[in-house]
Amino acid sequence: MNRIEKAFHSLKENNRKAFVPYLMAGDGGLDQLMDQLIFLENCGATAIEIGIPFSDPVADGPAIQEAGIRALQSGTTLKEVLSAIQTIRPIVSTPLILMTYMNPIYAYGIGSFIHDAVKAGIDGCIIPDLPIEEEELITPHLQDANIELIRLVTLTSPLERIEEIAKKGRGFLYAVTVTGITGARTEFNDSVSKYLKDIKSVSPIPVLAGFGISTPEQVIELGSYCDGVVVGSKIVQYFHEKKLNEIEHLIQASKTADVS
Ligand SMILES: O=P(O)(O)OC[C@@H](O)[C@@H](O)c1c[nH]c2ccccc12
Repeated sequence: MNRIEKAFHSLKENNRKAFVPYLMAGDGGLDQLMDQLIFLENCGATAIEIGIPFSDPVADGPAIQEAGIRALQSGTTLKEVLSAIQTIRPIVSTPLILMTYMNPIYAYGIGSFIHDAVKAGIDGCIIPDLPIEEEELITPHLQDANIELIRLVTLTSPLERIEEIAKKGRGFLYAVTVTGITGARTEFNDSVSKYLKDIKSVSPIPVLAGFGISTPEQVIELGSYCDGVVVGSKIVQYFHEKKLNEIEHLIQASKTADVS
């Protein structure tokens, strides 16, 4: 079992929903990363998604785009992020998931990327612009390295395709809850609850809802249809504004969620 599977195992034993926060590596300076990860671990994050800043983040809305620009302006590179994580790894035991577009991996070289990701103790990768038809490029390497590819499904994916994707995966399945880019939403489409329940019914692995979730109420509601949630833009915003207690509230909400 890798760290992600272990984390979900222990959630189940403790009757809890998952909460996976996303942060942008290098936003506020890469020297902040260690404190940010320790803080999220202490709040009780199930796993932490670490974003790699990229100049062309096609799936991201304004909050994460701006965080990416700040991180790039402070000189953050994928190499430095991996080496920072390697230093931090002995202190942080929470599963760490890298979220990067394919381009930075290509530029790095797939072999070197996997090598350095293993050294850093990375447990999973989210690569949003890598469709399953193309994933063979990297999945054999990830598998050898015991790094999970966390796959995304969306509101527009037919259920047969969702099932096909779910069955390929280990770790968890990421169910995107909006049609569009990342960023806080005040409302979700009425079809989201059925969408998440349908995915749960075909997925052999845990299902997490993500995109648009920004309040404790939404953490509880969206989490009630599946195994938990991912929150990005709001966490990024709160780190930027140094409102750490708001981050704690969001994570705390997942602990009060009813598990049935
Ligand atoms: O920011 P939001 O709306 O809370 O969505 C999660 C999200 O930020 C994180 O998982 C993420 C950030 N960038 C991505 C790109 C693709 C898929 C997922 C992501």
